[in-house]
Amino acid sequence: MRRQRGGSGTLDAAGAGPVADALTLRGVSREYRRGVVALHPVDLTVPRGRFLAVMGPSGSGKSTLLQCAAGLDRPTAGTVRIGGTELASLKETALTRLRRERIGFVFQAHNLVPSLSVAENVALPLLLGGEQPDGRAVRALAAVGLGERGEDRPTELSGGQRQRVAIARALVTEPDIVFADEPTGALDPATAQGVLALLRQAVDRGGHTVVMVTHDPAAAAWADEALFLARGRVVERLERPGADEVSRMMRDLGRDAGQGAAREGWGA
Ligand SMILES: Nc1ncnc2c1ncn2[C@@H]1O[C@H](COP(=O)(O)OP(=O)(O)OP(=O)(O)O)[C@@H](O)[C@H]1O
Repeated sequence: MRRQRGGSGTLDAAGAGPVADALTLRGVSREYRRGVVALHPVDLTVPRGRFLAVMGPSGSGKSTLLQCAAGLDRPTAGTVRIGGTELASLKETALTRLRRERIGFVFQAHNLVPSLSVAENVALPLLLGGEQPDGRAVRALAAVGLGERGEDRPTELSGGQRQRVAIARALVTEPDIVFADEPTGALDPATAQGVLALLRQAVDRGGHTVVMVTHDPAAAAWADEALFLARGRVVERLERPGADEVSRMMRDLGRDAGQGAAREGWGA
């Protein structure tokens, strides 16, 4: 069932009850070793139908946040909910299933299986869950403008086209949320724009929810909101971020991070 766009308190399509937000973090922290705190307690709600960019200097905790939010890593403290389901309550097999069925992933390296056709790659999350694609893979491919390329192998596609296939694969299960980690990091600016436009379209037309980690202010400008991390803390949030504003923010945070590292005796 396609749920209506909206945040907490939105009624589902049947009017039966409130629809849970796509993602909720409450007091989520991650300490890798005693004293090495990559993420201080974070509270974050991402309503359905939102495109959030996560930014920050290198080492600020972006990947840690994404890994905890996506159930790829267990936080040291706090709770993570995907579409209302608390991840800590799930055993490993149930968590694996939730990741496959209710989360879409897009990575910088698209991670397509070279021995499978493009259409088979897109259908993979359904097949692994024991479902028949029933035309869903074909429709997802058409939605990213590659309806004619289903029989090709990933190696026959350009980098941008492969990333489009990765987006189709991420969306094919109609997940609660898509996590994209530097999805345009390996692409030239023009190709990157096409991929970002697709993510934007998935949110605006498909009602999907996207959380994207990026270093690129131009990429963040496609999001509804940019969230900035520094030294494992959320330090700023910008609604409808502009690329210039984001660049300035990143410069300031980079400067602060450098000064902090010097104070604590890191670096050269
Ligand atoms: N497995 C780990 N064990 C110990 N420390 C880790 C581990 N992974 C990350 N860290 C540390 O946690 C902090 C945050 O790392 P993280 O990878 O989340 O940052 P990031 O913002 O994603 O960085 P980048 O932009 O360079 O990818 C860093 O200080 C890093 O060294």
